[in-house]
Amino acid sequence: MDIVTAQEMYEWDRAALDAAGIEGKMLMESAGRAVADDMVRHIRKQDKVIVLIGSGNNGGDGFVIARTLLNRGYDIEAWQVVPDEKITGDARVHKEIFMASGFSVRPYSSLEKLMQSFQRADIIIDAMLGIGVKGRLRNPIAEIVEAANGLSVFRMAVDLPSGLPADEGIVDFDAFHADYTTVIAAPKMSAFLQHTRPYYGDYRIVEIGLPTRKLPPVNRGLWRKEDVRRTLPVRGKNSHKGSHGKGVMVGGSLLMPGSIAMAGRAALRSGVGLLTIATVERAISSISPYLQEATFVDMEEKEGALTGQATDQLSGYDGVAIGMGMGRTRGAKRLLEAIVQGVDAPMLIDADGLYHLKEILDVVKERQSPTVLTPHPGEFAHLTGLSIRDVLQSPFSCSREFAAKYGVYLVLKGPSTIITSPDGKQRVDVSGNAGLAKGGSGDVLSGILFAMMLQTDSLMDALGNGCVIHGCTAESLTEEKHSKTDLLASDVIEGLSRTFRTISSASR
Ligand SMILES: NC(=O)C1=CN([C@@H]2O[C@H](COP(=O)(O)OP(=O)(O)OC[C@H]3O[C@@H](n4cnc5c(N)ncnc54)[C@H](OP(=O)(O)O)[C@@H]3O)[C@@H](O)[C@H]2O)[C@@H](O)CC1
Ligand SMILES: Nc1ncnc2c1ncn2[C@@H]1O[C@H](COP(=O)(O)OP(=O)(O)O)[C@@H](O)[C@H]1O
Ligand SMILES: [K+]
Repeated sequence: MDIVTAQEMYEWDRAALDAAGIEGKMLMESAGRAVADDMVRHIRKQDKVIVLIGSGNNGGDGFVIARTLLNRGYDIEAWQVVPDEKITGDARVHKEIFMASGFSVRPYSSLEKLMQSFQRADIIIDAMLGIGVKGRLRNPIAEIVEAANGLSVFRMAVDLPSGLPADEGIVDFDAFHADYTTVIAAPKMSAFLQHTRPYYGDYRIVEIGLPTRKLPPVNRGLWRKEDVRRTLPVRGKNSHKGSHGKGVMVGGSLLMPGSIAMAGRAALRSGVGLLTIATVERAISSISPYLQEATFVDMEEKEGALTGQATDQLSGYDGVAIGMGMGRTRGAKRLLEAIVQGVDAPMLIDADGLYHLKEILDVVKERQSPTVLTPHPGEFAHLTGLSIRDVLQSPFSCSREFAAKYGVYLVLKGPSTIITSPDGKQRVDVSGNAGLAKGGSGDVLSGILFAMMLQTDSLMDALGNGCVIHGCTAESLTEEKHSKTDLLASDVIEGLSRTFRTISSASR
């Protein structure tokens, strides 16, 4: 499922006409009907529904929606919130069909009058503005939105809430606060940003008859359970442990043995063939009870943390994961640099590894084997020198620029996790919930991702699959067994069994 910017959506619209001869008014009819079909799931016959109609094509959709619902006997009051001369093009066509069908529309004259209707309403449908919004809301839409947001009605939006930008990087806006949004054709970027996501409420995407084979490709999409089902490698009947990857994890310290223990256990539960933990000798006895299946190598230590430049013990592996519980000492930094430079294998770098990485990004750039970085927004801000605010406002472009500049795969974690390849492809995982907002979740994710990396040739599939498996495990645990409050990262590790059993018959 593609994720689009406003401009990409307009390009699709044009391709529908140019390549397949689908005229705008046809598309508007099918969009409006698809939205109405979706919205009726939330509307009862006795509900009083107000449809607010604006000047552009979003308003045109509003006329189709209002007509469709009136034809089906719903109690609809349509309000045109802009002067009549503003209704042009396809929207004008659908206004005329609406009127010719025997329905009437109320012209907006004052907020007071509209408020009288609002007071009796159960549901407000916002078809005032869609992807064509520019700048802050102007009156009368601004005052209507403010009034609607203050009411205790069910608010539904068409395509996206009026006033909300479709794209990233815009923070100066006021918007309709929807409880539910029916998104047309493809989710817009703003559905995945922390500062804009809440305005959508729950949302669903409806198909409107765009000619999918003729649309210009978009390099950005959602990665979901069905994608995992499709791409998760089959564990062949005749496979052996070597077929599923031989990995080494470098990290842990005397006072922080838990991170690598969790990452290691998550990797084991995610099917890695052979796992070695490279850590300080004095931490091995506390880590090993959780990782009976793993082997250990002890690394040089200084004051309980990893140090030195020796990497010979780390050769011969299919992949390296580094950073979990490694600490932020100068010794750890030296070791990281030696490994990043000297070990030629796919490498995942997380947590304390990312802290040290900032000063050696040019070394990362020179690596021959793929490098995967898994920062949360704070770690990514540290790596890039941007503020966390900037990262959260424009995570798609910040990720893409960084991944291209340093030739890395980037997993920018959060409620919407954005995965970017060096050549700019992006996948978004929205699975998981706030039960994961706890220390340790990132370690578990690293372990799963590392195991996935070792079991497939497609790194983007591995990363998408690992994120979805992590998030879906948290979801099923909080549906059945745990609350979001008590869920622990270690519960997620044990919950992986069920996810792998059920997510794909291929992995049984
Ligand atoms: N594939 C597609 O593309 C399809 C698109 N479809 C639908 O079309 C929608 C996009 O339609 P669109 O391009 O006409 O833009 P839209 O959001 O209706 O707004 C334009 C109007 O808003 C006004 N306006 C702008 N900023 C404002 C502000 N701050 N405050 C107040 N007013 C402001 C501006 O007025 P002006 O500045 O010109 O006076 C202009 O008249 C899309 O979201 C979807 O619903 C589907 O029907 C089918 C397939
Ligand atoms: N509210 C949330 N909804 C969905 N996923 C979340 C949420 N909060 C955190 N996560 C996920 O939990 C993990 C947290 O990772 P991270 O911040 O590195 O944790 P830590 O370093 O404390 O282990 C990431 O995979 C992130 O996507
Ligand atoms: K809208």
